[in-house]
Amino acid sequence: MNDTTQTLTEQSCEACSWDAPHATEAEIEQWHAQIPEWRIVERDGIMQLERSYKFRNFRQALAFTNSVGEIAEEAGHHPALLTEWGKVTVTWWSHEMKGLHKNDFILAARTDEVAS
Ligand SMILES: C[C@H](O)[C@H](O)[C@H]1CNC2=NC(N)=NC(=O)C2=N1
Repeated sequence: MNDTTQTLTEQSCEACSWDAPHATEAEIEQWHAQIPEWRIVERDGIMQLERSYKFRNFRQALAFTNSVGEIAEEAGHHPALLTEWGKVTVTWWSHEMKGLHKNDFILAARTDEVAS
């Protein structure tokens, strides 16, 4: 199946490289529509995907943090994670290419699966 029919979570990540193509505006619009709870932010000129999740306490926040860490390790693509009492903020972007790549949308979708 090509990527227009597969959902983001069904697709696999590509290896990160400095010269990988940045997601185009059209791609960002197409993929962001599948994960509308995520906000697109720009920090130091780098576009990023970010979402905060609420939990009942720190232990649950920590467990979620570790689960996201597992999917990151499995994919070889890693987020920034801010773990607080009752809240985790997850930020995805492609470090080497300093921007958004399809990998970031795939892993944001997988992050939502871990949270559910
Ligand atoms: C050597 C290692 O595979 C690379 O540094 C990977 C690790 N995880 C990564 N994660 C993210 N988000 N972006 C990268 O460019 C990246 N590169």
